[in-house]
Amino acid sequence: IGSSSVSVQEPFLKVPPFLSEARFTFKTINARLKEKFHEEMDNIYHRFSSSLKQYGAGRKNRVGVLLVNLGSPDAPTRRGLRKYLREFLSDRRVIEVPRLIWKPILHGIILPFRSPDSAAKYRNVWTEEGSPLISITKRQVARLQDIVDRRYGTVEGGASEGEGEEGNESLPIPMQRSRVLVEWAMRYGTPSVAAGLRKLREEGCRHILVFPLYPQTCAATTTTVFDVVAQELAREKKDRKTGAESWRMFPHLRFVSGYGDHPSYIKALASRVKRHWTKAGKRRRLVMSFHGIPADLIKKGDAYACFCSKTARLLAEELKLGEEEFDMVFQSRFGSTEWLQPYCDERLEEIAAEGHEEVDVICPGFSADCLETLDEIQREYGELFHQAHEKRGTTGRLFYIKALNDSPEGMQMLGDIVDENLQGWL
Ligand SMILES: C=CC1=C(C)c2cc3[nH]c(cc4nc(cc5[nH]c(cc1n2)c(C)c5CCC(=O)O)C(CCC(=O)O)=C4C)c(C)c3C=C
Ligand SMILES: [Fe+2]
Repeated sequence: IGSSSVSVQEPFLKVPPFLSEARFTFKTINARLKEKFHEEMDNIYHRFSSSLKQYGAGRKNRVGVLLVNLGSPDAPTRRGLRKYLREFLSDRRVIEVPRLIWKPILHGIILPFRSPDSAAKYRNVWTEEGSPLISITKRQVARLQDIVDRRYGTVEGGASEGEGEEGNESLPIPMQRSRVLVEWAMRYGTPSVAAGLRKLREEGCRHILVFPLYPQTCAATTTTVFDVVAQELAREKKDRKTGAESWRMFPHLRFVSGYGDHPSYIKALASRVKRHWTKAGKRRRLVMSFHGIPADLIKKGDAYACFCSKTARLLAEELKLGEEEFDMVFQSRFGSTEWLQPYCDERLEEIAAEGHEEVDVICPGFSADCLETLDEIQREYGELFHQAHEKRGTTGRLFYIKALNDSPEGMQMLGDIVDENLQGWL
């Protein structure tokens, strides 16, 4: 087919030139109007909505992940402990005793007498970076940020001023920001959950995943984190201390409520144990110790003990341990009421009496090493086991297997759970 045979088809209905021009003009006016409208809206927003800055206006939508753990005192001192214990033990999710009875006990007995004792215990584990729980959480956040950056990349958003080339200092430079931003907060002490949520809001995170780092859910762990999330989001007035606006624009919100039976968690724990066995040899007994809660809370409907049993059973299965090769026990008793049993210290004494000279202990209820694992289990119960043997004229040794902390297997697990919970958001 030669080019000469190609003819341009005339339209059946020809638009008269004045109409086509009018259409062009209309289109232009329309576009201009739209542009003007958006400009105006921007102006209106900027002029009248002081809260817009909070939502990261003008930046691409980002996803925030807030890792939350229990929290530590600011310093291992009597004063530091008083402040920390007052906040912690005033939480109705932790102490379910009527306020009228509890307040005089807390202020008259617990705070004056427990604070110096607890401060001494904290000093045993305190490091140059502060409390182990806090420093490990910070490392977990940094590593998780690397993981999500590799998986989800960055977005261009906001601009930094004055960092341009020489002579161009005032030119704004577009900044690359993580698409998924990881922040951290502590349920008691600092930084608070409210501060963490506000930080994510200011960074333009319209989607927020709250991830309490408690493998087993109960009122005193995950539920109380939800309480403070809800309190912050439901706040109707400006925060008096910081001036933070209320949450008029509600974020898309997700919440991890325990992960003690998650396959990645069980795998991570098992690999931690196996690594310990390869390095230090395998003992005939593995004790799995969980933080206890008052026994009567189970009657109130808290399924915490069942969640602990499930973690223990799944870990034993993964490690192919028989019934007689592992124990599930509870530690960190507080007060004089009955807590979940068997108690860790009593069981360790029995194990010594049964003739086991060495024992491995892991704490699958703690995502990071802290006072309860390093001081109570490793130091105090290490000595207790040793002394229980000494009384019998034998030598005993307790091997504490560290928490997952920011280990590669631990971080892989956190990454997997975050991934699962961000489905559909990215
Ligand atoms: C892992 C889950 C936890 C549960 C369940 C829990 C319940 C609970 N705890 C107390 C009292 C205290 N706990 C303390 C320390 C502490 N508790 C957890 C975790 C759980 N608590 C952690 C990770 C820590 C260590 C924090 C750190 O900074 O390293 C303390 C403070 C220390 C002390 O004085 O012993 C108290 C007190 C109660 C009453 C409770 C009830 C359900
Ligand atoms: Fe506790």
